[in-house]
Amino acid sequence: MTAHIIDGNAIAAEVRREVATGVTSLLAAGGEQPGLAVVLVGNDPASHVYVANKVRQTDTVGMRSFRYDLPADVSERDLLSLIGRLNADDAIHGILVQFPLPQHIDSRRVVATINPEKDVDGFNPLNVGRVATGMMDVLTPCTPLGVMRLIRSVHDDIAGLGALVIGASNVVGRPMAQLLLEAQCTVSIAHIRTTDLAARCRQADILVVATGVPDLIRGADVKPGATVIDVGITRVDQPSGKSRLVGDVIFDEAVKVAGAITPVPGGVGPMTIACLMANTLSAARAAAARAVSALHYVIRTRESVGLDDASVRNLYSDDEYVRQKHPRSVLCLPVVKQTKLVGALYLENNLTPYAFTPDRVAVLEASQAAISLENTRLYSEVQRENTERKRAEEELRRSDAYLAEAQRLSRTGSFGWNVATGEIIWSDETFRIFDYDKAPSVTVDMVVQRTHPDDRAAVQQTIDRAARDGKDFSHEYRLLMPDGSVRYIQAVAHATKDAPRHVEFVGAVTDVTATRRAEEALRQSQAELAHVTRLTTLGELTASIAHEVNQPLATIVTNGEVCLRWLAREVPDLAEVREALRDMISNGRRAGGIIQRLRALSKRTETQKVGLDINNAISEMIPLVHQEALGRRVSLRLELAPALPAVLGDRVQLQQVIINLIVNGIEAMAPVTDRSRDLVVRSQLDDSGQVLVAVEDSGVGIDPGNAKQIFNAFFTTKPSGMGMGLSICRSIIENHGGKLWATRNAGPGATFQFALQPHQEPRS
Ligand SMILES: Nc1nc2c(c(=O)[nH]1)N[C@@H](CN(C=O)c1ccc(C(=O)N[C@@H](CCC(=O)O)C(=O)O)cc1)CN2
Repeated sequence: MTAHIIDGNAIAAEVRREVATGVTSLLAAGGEQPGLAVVLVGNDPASHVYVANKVRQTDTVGMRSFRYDLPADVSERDLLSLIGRLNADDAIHGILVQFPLPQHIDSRRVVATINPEKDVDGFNPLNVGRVATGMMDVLTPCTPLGVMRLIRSVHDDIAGLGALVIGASNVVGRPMAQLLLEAQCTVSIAHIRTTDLAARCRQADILVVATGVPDLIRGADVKPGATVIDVGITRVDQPSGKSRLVGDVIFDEAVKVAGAITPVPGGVGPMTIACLMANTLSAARAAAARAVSALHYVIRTRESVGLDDASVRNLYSDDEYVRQKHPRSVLCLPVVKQTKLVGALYLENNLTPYAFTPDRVAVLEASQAAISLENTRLYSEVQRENTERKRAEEELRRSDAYLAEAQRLSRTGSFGWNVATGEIIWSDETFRIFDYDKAPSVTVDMVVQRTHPDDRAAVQQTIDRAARDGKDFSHEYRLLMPDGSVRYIQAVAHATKDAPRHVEFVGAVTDVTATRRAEEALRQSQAELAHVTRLTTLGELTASIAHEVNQPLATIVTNGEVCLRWLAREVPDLAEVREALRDMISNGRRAGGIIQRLRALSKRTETQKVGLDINNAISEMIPLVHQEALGRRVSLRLELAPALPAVLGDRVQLQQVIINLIVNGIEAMAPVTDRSRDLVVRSQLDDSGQVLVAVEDSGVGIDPGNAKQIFNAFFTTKPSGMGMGLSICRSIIENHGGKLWATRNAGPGATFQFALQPHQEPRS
């Protein structure tokens, strides 16, 4: 009688069919497609074949396979890091690292790293321990699992049978013994060093041989009728040069004694991969079971879960909550905001199934969608506002920078002053102008302190008035800087009122020091030039003036001689002498007056404006030009209006203008031979109340082509003239706030005239 040959290939196919069905049910129950990751390190040819088979069978049963081929020299760290990533990947339910691994990799560390829940090889110490403690609903090593299935194919019940496992490896022998023990066999473990191995074998109802030693067990070692499972697979070379697979049992002998026996190949081997498929399905189911909570499922997948009748067994039946509360209808929806899951909406009804009709679900989903849309709109609005705000801030920052630069360049700072609160804000440039370190608060006192002592009272007055009246103000004053230098400041401010007593000033302070210094320098130059031109004019008049002085001196001398003669008479004529002496004094005074005026004109003095009688100023100049006019046969006439108001002016400067206009007039008449040479100096009050002085001649007049240039500096029609006279006259008059101009007469000649405001005496 020969033994029943257990067909591993057929049973493995059966297992695969069962797995495929299980996968379909899992998917139908809302579970995820099981995924198996197979990691192959190196180039072992047999391992390549096994891995290829594993991948192929995984796909065949409807599961997903993920294959990772690593080089033989991959570091243990990289391998462990890959396992870490696979552990974390929800799409992968089973992880398998093909053995053997290269020497440099610690296999124990590798199996220990695999997540026990994904350890479809069952090699992780936690799973090994669970099996050893009789926990059978855990992942169990594939080969022993396959062996048990083969045994069960020939035994309905093996409880009480004697089982001998030869080989104590972690992969087969030890877990094999645990499974047989769990099936209530009387289990012994032997190995190749066991002394009475044959005798022990002969007692075993079930003999599992897993030593890797070909032909270790002979037919005589087998208990008649026993079930022999040959796990060993060794490729041995044949004398023909070919190789063949052999097991640990001499099949041809044992098949004659045993009740049932597995062949090699075609026995245990195929079961290993089939059980790997079964383990992967178990792992996926366990994962689904862990996610049995509808809430967890929704959170993980962001998909809605609806249970029309939760009392009917479903994917979530094992959920602790469902088991305790027995809801009839359940609806759970994800709450998503900006593509992020922010929560879940869980609704249940404990009274009736089908409580959540598709209409109601649609409304809820629509509300959720509406909320999401609204959130999206709000979010994009906030984004847009943020972008706009950032752009506005950037523009503001840039414009602030431009303003600061412009303030620096123009030396103009800005300020704000809230009168009620006393708060003052200065720009950086204002701090620079006042030479204070930047400070969070500014006070009026800081302004007053920095003001030049001579200007302080006026500045304080301006500030007080501004605070009281709340009106715009403009004030120029000086600062006395810490280094003793003086700065000229022009402050202007505009008042804004948003309530009767709430006045705020916005203003600017400009450092006008450079301008004031330039103006001063210009004034100095003009004064010097005026002085030079004055001397030049007087120089031109030297002969006439000398004659004018000489005349009274000659008269004095003549009178002196006459006096001497009258005194030398026997009876001196004292009355005549007295008369002559009076005449001498008068002439002496006349000459002295001319000299005095000459000295005044030739002196270089600072401008001194006083209230003066313009007629008097004109009259004083006549003696200086009188002789010149006579010499040039010019009739000089004065038409001075009486009782003119005084003008505010510098006597010397105004007399310079008068003498200049007279000399110009005399010179303009030099070429005139066909008519009288008349020069009239006139003063009057014009219609607008201004004091007008006009010098009218009957000379050659003004060439229309030159009319616009005659007051320009360096313009002259005289061959030896410097061309500064009229230009300086105009600037003198303008410095007095007046106006100088020239007109052509209706008849021959021209009239040069200037107008000055009458002097208002300050009220005491
Ligand atoms: N990580 C693992 N590595 C290895 C295991 C394992 O279970 N997990 N077992 C063996 C190799 N192995 C599966 O990986 C395996 C061995 C043999 C067979 C098989 O079908 N054998 C056939 C003969 C095949 C042939 O012609 O070579 C048979 O016995 O009929 C499948 C899988 C070591 N590594």
